[in-house]
Amino acid sequence: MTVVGVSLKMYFGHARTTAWCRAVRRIADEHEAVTDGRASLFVLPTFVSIPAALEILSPVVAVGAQDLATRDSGAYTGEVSGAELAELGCTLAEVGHAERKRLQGETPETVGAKTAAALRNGLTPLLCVGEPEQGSPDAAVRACVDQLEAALRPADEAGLGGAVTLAYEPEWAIGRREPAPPSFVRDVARGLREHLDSLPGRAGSRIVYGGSAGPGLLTELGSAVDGLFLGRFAHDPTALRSILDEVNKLWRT
Ligand SMILES: O=C[C@H](O)COP(=O)(O)O
Repeated sequence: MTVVGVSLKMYFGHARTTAWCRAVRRIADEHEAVTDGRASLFVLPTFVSIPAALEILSPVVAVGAQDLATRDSGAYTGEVSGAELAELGCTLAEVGHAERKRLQGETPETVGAKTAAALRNGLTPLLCVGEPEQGSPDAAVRACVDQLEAALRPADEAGLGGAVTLAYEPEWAIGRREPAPPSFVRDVARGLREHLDSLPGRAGSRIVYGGSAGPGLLTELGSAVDGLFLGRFAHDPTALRSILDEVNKLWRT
């Protein structure tokens, strides 16, 4: 099963989000990559648009959050708990995105606490890792594995098992015109897969690539990744249709 996910970040208002979700739902309902079970789609709208997105997309397209609180309830003004997200019907929560580290000062400890909060509430963490600057694939794997281990430590210590979806997002490839070179991504994904597969209690974990991903990339990455995590290049919903076409071709080869 190939995963194709989109974060809407804070690009759209509510009306544009719901119109976009309706277009995505139509594509998902019609495309045989989805109806035949070769592709699964997820969407991460803003918190306030989650209920409407669930109404439109669920259960064909999974809906998740772009963030969650480290705690499950209490005096945490402005925060949204994993418990409430799960109650609404979300199935995943993004943690550790480069923009939250850069703009909100999220530390590895926060990312770890949020990863544990997601798992504690039955949400699959969409755990973002990525090296800040372009170097060798080996250096990228080392940096990402360090981030992954730090993120999983609190969950491991609390005995919280469960699969994660690892989003490999090299920071230097986010918000650009082009993604990281496919051969580079394939090399890093191979190293990450080896590590992920060796972790106890994380069976079923998957790796997706994000960072200026768009149509055409999946064909180049092939089975090196389990899918893509898109941002701007999914703002036109028809981009998802062409990526689903690529999924079909991949599964036929
Ligand atoms: O969350 C998604 C990634 O940060 C990628 O965003 P982008 O494709 O717009 O660079």
